[in-house]
Amino acid sequence: MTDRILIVTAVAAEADSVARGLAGEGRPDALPGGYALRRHTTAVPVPTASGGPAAPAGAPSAVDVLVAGVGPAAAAAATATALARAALDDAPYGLVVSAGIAGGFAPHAPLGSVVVSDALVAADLGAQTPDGYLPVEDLGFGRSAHRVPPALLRHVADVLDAGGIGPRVGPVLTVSTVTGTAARAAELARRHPGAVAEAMEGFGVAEAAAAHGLPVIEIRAVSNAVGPRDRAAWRIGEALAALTHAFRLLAGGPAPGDLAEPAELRKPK
Ligand SMILES: O=C(O)c1cccc(C(=O)CC[C@H]2O[C@@H](n3cnc4c(=O)[nH]cnc43)[C@H](O)[C@@H]2O)c1
Repeated sequence: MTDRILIVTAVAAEADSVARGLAGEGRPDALPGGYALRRHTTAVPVPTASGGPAAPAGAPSAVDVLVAGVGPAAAAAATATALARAALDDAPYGLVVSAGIAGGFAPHAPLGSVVVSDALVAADLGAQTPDGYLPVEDLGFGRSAHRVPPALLRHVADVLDAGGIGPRVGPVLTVSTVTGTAARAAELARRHPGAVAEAMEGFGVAEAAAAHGLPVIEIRAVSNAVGPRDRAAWRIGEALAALTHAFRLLAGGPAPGDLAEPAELRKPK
């Protein structure tokens, strides 16, 4: 199993927030198609699908952060490009992470909370019928969910928990249209019991990862509630700071001074 990890975000602000949680500045690289990738090295072993480290203790791990664009199609195209390039370079990834900000489903995921997927679910990949919505599986082709390997999920949730974040674990929905009404939010919650958040890229990232036989997980910070559109109420800054905090914990580094969390939650340097 390789120790390389690919983190996929939609926009540069999300990539910067993730990168702030990793060691160093990262080395910029451009992929075919013009996708922006930053290559980081961390001394912390990257977890595998089994939850254990891929590399021996002390061995450096490569963590690359990709800006893919907004939506599942852009995410799939960019992720597939990065994975294909790595495979052709004989330096394949071992794990793919979809990361960024998200809308949180009440009451599970309030503003500023961090969500971790147990499944990455395409919530609008199917057909609307007079009898209701049918996912693609019911139409006889394709799939609309990718499950996260339980040991990987446990590892990520445990690290965040130990760091005082208390992640909200459940299905993270991928939508092509941001939910903007209470009725749509209620419909999604009814169709996907326990869903913690919606965003626009996870399932696309997961499709590309699955094509390369790789495990995938989605880690996001909640910037807004899923429901009636109120852009003024989005707390993007707080969510981006929470994202940095989460990735700093996962990378094993010290807690960020700029988050001013209680000293007892800080990890020793
Ligand atoms: O305006 C900014 O400064 C800014 C900084 C970082 C990110 C953004 C975005 O607009 C990112 C769009 C991205 O966010 C996800 N997202 C967030 N909330 C929701 C939601 O309620 N429903 C669906 N997606 C959401 C999504 O993955 C987008 O790609 C702006």
